[in-house]
Amino acid sequence: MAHELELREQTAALNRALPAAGLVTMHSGNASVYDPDSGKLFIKPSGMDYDRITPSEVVEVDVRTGRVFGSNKPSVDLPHHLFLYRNLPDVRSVIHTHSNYATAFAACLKPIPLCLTAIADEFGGEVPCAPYVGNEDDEIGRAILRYRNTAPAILLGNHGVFAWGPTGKAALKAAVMVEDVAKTVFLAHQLGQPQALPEEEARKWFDRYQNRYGQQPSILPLPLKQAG
Ligand SMILES: O=C(CO)[C@@H](O)[C@@H](O)COP(=O)(O)O
Repeated sequence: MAHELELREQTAALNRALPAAGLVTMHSGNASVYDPDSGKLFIKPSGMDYDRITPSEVVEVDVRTGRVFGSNKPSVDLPHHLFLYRNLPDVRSVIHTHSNYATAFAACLKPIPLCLTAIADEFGGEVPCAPYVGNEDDEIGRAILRYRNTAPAILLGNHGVFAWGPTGKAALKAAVMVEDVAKTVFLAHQLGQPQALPEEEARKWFDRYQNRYGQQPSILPLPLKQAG
C-alpha cells in the first residue's frame, strides 16, 4: 500500500505540475504514471480541476485488462496512455498537453525543426508531427508509434503534444522542452528563416546530453586532446 500511495502522490504532483509549467489551460491535458511491478497505471481523473487532484482522487487502472478502480472516471485519453505503456516497454510516464507554441505547430501540421542545439540535446532530431487522427480506439496510439522518432515526444496534428519517459520527471522535462523550443523557433521565424543544424552535429549534442550531461557519471572517459 505504501508503494501505491507513492505512485498516487507522484501522479497527483505530476498533473499539478502541468498548469504550474504553463503547459495546460483549465482542464486540457493529463499525466499518468505506470508501475510495471503491479501492472497498474495512475492517471488524472477526467475533467477534474488540477488544484483538486490529490493522491486519493487519482484513478488506478490495470494496464493489462484496462479495468478501472474507484469511483472517479479516468481521463478521456486513457486509451492512448494504455496503448503507449503496452507498446513502449521502457516508458513509465506519459504526458499529454495542448501547450500553445507546440500546438500551434501541430495546428499547421509542422514538425519543430532541428535548428537548435537544445532540440538536439533533448530530442536528437526534429520533434515530429503526426497527421490528424481521431480519438477513437487506438488511432492516436498507433499514430504516435507510426510517426515518432528518437524524440520522447510528438505533435499530433490539429490536437497537441504527447511526451513520455522512464520517469515522471523525464516525461515532464520532455513536455516542457517541446514547448520551450517551439516558442524559440516561433520567435526565430519572426526574425528570418531558422537554419537547420547538421545531423552529425545533432548526434554529438544528443550523445553528450544523454550520456554525460549534468551530474550523471560519465559513461565514457572524455577524449583527451593529443598534445601538440
Ligand atoms: O485533448 C483532450 C480531449 O480532446 C484532453 O486532453 C482534455 O480534454 C483533457 O481530458 P481529461 O480531463 O484528461 O479527460
